[in-house]
Amino acid sequence: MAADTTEYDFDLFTIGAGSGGVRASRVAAAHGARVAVAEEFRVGGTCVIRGCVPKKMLVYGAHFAEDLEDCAKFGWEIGEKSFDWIKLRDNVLNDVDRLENAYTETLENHDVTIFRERAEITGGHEITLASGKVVTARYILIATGAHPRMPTCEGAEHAISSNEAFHLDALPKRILIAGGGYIANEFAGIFNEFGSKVTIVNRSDVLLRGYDESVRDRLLQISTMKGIEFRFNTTFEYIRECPDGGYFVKLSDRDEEHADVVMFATGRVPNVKGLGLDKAGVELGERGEIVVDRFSKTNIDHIYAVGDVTDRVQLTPVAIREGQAFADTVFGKGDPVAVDHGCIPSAVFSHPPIASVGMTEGQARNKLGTVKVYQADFRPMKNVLAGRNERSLMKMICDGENGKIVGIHMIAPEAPEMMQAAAIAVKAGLTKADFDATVAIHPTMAEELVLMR
Ligand SMILES: Cc1cc2nc3c(=O)[nH]c(=O)nc-3n(C[C@H](O)[C@H](O)[C@H](O)COP(=O)(O)OP(=O)(O)OC[C@H]3O[C@@H](n4cnc5c(N)ncnc54)[C@H](O)[C@@H]3O)c2cc1C
Ligand SMILES: NC(=O)c1ccc[n+]([C@@H]2O[C@H](COP(=O)([O-])OP(=O)(O)OC[C@H]3O[C@@H](n4cnc5c(N)ncnc54)[C@H](O)[C@@H]3O)[C@@H](O)[C@H]2O)c1
Repeated sequence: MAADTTEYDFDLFTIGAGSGGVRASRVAAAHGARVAVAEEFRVGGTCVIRGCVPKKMLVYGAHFAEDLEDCAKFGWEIGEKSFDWIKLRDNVLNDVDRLENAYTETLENHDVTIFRERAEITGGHEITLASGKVVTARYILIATGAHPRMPTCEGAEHAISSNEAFHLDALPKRILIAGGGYIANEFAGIFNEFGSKVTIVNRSDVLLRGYDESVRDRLLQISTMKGIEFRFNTTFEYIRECPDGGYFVKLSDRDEEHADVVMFATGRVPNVKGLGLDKAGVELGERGEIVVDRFSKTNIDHIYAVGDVTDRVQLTPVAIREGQAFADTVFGKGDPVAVDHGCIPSAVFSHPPIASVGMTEGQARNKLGTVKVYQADFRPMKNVLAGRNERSLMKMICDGENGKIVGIHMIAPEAPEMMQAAAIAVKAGLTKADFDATVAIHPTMAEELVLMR
């Protein structure tokens, strides 16, 4: 193919300054490319502005409820305690502002031009900004992320999504959360710890599809014990405004009830609308995602896509890796880099959290000839002294043929912190014998990993 000798305004135009777009833009610029990025909302994207980061801060805030309850058994006398949602909310939002500035500075320090407006592809190499400005670029990267799926029912417009949950003016006394995935379980834990009456409403009876069944069952059991209510196999018929505040909600199998807030957490849909993809001829998949190859290239040679908009694995570290690999491949001096989407560890920041890597027991049994499962089901020392009747569970799934660990699953305090290290071993293909050969650090919860029988 003849080299493109056309003069463009930029070597790379990135649409979306979220996890994937920021990394790709910064690294491409560091490789010497002239880069511009358009962001229609706030620099940092979902993770920083209204996802992982503020969510984790709320999780920390929520967990104090249990620590304050447990501390008496450890000899601490605390006077009257109260929780101020507005104080936490505003502290979190202030930190988000700080992070947005830090991300902006990083881009500026790499001479990336930032357009704080919406962008649309209007020609082969042409991008039109909301202000009407038209620019051209040799390569275009679509990193527009995803938005919450809002189910349709009468009054669905009264429901909030996770976007609004960070900005509530008051803590709901009663909140109904639709969905059984990451966001539903994380926010159920957060609001429950703050004292809201939380009900999870799910259209099936499966929570956290894709996670190991025993770990999911344990979360359901502990969540129920903590006071979270579950309504399975049901859907919303209507949400109607109540004249005295809040909403009357009717579920398909229940009488009308009252809630202050209804939140939908029913998945996230790739942001592809109004991007000019049809005109550009970019192929979409069945779920509306941009179809890409292993180098994140679309069916159009100079248009790439990374992150949630490609709906491969909707996690920040994955979007970041895809952005990095794209920039190294297209603008770096080395060989093309493809992201390995196998064996990605993940966590659900519920109370307690879940963390997982590799195959579940069910998946391993379907895929492998023989499977060996090791398990530790224990009450963490801190819970014993606190009188908290909450057990942790760790499972190790091994290939029966050679002892290779194919999956680890946990529900335990600090499970995500332990899993990050354990995942390295699983990714590296270590065996149960390698874990057995490692001396425990005592007393920890993580020692269970090398002591499992
Ligand atoms: C509540 C919540 C909690 C989460 N928690 C975690 C977690 O704990 N761990 C984890 O790994 N992942 C978590 N995620 C998922 C994570 O946030 C995403 O996977 C990640 O942000 C995807 O990055 P991205 O670059 O693909 O898109 P995004 O970060 O969403 O960035 C896309 C950007 O593009 C902008 N944009 C869209 N269209 C245009 C346009 N036409 N012009 C200009 N700009 C545009 C958007 O405004 C946005 O800023 C969470 C998500 C949510 C919603
Ligand atoms: N800790 C983390 O890493 C983390 C946290 C939050 C979000 N995320 C990412 O964001 C994505 C979105 O989170 P999520 O919780 O919205 O999605 P999810 O895919 O985890 O769960 C969606 C839930 O909604 C249900 N559902 C789907 N369509 C529905 C409909 N029309 N009506 C009723 N229920 C419906 C599903 O059965 C499922 O239980 C996740 O897939 C994840 O990749 C990650």
